[in-house]
Amino acid sequence: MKFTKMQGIGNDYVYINCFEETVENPAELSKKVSDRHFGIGSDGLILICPSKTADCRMQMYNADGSESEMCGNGIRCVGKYVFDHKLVDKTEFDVETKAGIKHLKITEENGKAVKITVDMGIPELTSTVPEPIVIDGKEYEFIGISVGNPHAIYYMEGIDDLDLESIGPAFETHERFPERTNSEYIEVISKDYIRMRVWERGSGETWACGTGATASAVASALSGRTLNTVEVELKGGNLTIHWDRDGSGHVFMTGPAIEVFEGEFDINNL
Ligand SMILES: N[C@H](CCC[C@H](N)C(=O)O)C(=O)O
Repeated sequence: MKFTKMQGIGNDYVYINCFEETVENPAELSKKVSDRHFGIGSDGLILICPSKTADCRMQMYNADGSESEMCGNGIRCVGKYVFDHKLVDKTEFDVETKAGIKHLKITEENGKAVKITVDMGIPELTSTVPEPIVIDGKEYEFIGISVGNPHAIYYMEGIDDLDLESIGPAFETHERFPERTNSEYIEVISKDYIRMRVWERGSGETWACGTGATASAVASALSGRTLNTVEVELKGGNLTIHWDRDGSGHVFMTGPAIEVFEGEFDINNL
């Protein structure tokens, strides 16, 4: 089976063009291809499929095989793939996701997408501002934001020293989040710049999370920590988030997408 390895600021997935390939059990396949020793190595699997209601459809699976409603770094890579491989012949088009149809704008150079802006829709506040929960006897105050998938945003100093392997799973599996949750750990640098680490539902620490960066920028503006346009610095690079809070209410994520390599695998060898 043919695949393409792509990454959005270090958040890397295996992409399969399901206009040409058929995937029987994507959840199981995601677990296999994601394994960085016995598989291809990735944060998960993303299928690029035909759609009846948009130019294409994105189906996204985390490394543990769980399916998510949306993936920000993933949808930018889907946009790049369908543009560069001429599955669409326009620089603005729609991608169907489990979180609804998303509108993308491509910035291209020499026929290749170099920057992609995604309309992430209207963010939803899913907690009080902030909401306390107790983890191992310690109280954490988080802000819950959904952009189709759930995020718990926690503000602190010194995120580089954070024991994410401990606090990440504790947030992810806390009873407060029946669907589990992604969690973001934010250091506010200025009114228009934040630094972030992320523990992703179903994948663990990733080098970037587009929906997480979007949710964190909204939480930061909502709580008066930043303006409505924020530069988000993640381990793998930066994203620009603009919340049109006083207009459409929509939030826009802009960033790069890279096609690293193409390959083939025999599913019996995974
Ligand atoms: N782990 C996420 C999906 C991937 C999101 C992330 N990679 C992004 O770029 O938005 C979830 O289960 O909701």
